[in-house]
Amino acid sequence: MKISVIGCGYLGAVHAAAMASLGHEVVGVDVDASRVASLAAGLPPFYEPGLPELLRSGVERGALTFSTNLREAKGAAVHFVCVGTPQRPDGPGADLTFVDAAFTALHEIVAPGDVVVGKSTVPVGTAARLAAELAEAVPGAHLVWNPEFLREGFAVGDTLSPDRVVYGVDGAAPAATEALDAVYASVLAAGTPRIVTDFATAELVKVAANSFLATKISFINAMAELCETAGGDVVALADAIGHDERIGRRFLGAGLGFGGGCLPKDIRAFVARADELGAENAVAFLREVDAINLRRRARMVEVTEEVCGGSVAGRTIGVLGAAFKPESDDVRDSPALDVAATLAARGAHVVVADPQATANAAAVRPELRYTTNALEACRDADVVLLLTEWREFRELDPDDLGAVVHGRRMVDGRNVLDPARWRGAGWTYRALGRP
Ligand SMILES: NC(=O)c1ccc[n+]([C@@H]2O[C@H](COP(=O)([O-])OP(=O)(O)OC[C@H]3O[C@@H](n4cnc5c(N)ncnc54)[C@H](O)[C@@H]3O)[C@@H](O)[C@H]2O)c1
Ligand SMILES: O=c1ccn([C@@H]2O[C@H](COP(=O)(O)OP(=O)(O)O[C@H]3O[C@H](CO)[C@@H](O)[C@H](O)[C@H]3O)[C@@H](O)[C@H]2O)c(=O)[nH]1
Repeated sequence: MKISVIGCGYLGAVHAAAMASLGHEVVGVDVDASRVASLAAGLPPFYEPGLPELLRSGVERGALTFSTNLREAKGAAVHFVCVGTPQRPDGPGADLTFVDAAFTALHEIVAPGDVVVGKSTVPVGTAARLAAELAEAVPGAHLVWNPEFLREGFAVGDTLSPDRVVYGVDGAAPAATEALDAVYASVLAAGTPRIVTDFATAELVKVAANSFLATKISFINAMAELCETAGGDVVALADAIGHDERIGRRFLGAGLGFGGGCLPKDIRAFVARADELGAENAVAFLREVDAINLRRRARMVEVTEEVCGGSVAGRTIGVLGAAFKPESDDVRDSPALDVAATLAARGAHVVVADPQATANAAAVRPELRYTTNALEACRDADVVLLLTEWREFRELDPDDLGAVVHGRRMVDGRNVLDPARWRGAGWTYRALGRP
């Protein structure tokens, strides 16, 4: 089947390459010419494990092409919309500028019978509006809202073997459901659960899932705050409650909290949308989820100051991690970068190490110094902060690192190091939520 993917960022580029690997003829369209040039050459413009191979294979077979010209998408039976929905610059709600522009442009090339599939994360009510506009512009074209649940770092596997697929439909168009079933035929044949529902539910499923995940992280971080005052150990606490299968250990990783291009902006947009709908009380708790999360960053700065004897001014700090999480080069709302920038603003000499994210980090925080090498970042450091738990940072040897620093002081912002091992090697070890 001929398919188009509009918007080839972290979501769309993976989706396009994955759909080509399923045997479809795919054209990816993006307004960013340098991104298109890179993708067309078979080179991902960002770091995502597994994507280089998938992309190269699709491009080399001629099954996957990229263009800045939306007209190339003409003739596709299914058009996936994967453009960004960032936080608005002037408030907590979602910025729908890119979605609206993409749909308006699609009206010019979509034919009756085509199916437009929304994958971007949008406020509830958006799909119904876009469907009405599409029906008016192109009678006989259909809209399905098919939210995406992939995680960066696991995006290829999550796209080809999702936990579930969700179709939001307007109820009157079995042809639309059938077209999407044909696109995902091999995914569905593997037994992937498929939920067909209305537009509003499909939109809400997406933000509900992210809200739940964010709440789980903030719950354990709230427990970390209590552990800090009461003297408990949040890692042991998480292990203990996580053995209860109703709770589960995943997403109980206490530490610096969540960032990225999804969880923070999605919970804020959800609260903003609920307010607009007059249902502000329903998700008011998400404001506290956000607040708990941001307090972790402030606490990390505070602990670093304590370790430095009260002030970081003039201190040399080695920061391990810039990406919002390991296995990604994404620095959108990165807790690590936020903390590094705050410390630099307070007068510290900060050097940040990250295996993949230094270029993106330098673009948004040019005032910091960067390297891809942990030992280099920590040379002569008075204190080392572990802020993104890349495997190479988790596996650092306390003596190897101890040989390059000025003072053996470690603040583990992700609770991934063994305190006994580091203390045994003569380090002052501090963490969030642990004695
Ligand atoms: N990143 C993820 O892991 C992920 C996972 C699930 C859902 N989502 C959702 O998917 C959407 C996209 O997220 P992302 O992280 O890929 O964003 P992104 O910023 O990486 O990519 C968006 C892309 O859309 C392009 N674009 C903007 N306007 C366009 C237009 N009119 N026509 C063509 N291209 C256009 C941009 O140039 C950019 O390349 C968001 O709604 C996000 O919430 C993201
Ligand atoms: O126990 C945990 C787990 C995660 N995090 C942090 O939470 C953030 C988000 O992590 P993760 O959810 O793995 O990354 P994303 O790639 O942003 O994926 C989320 O956001 C996507 C975009 O909406 C969704 O598709 C995914 O299902 C959802 O997991 C990162 O900063 C992590 O460091 C923690 O602090 N503790």
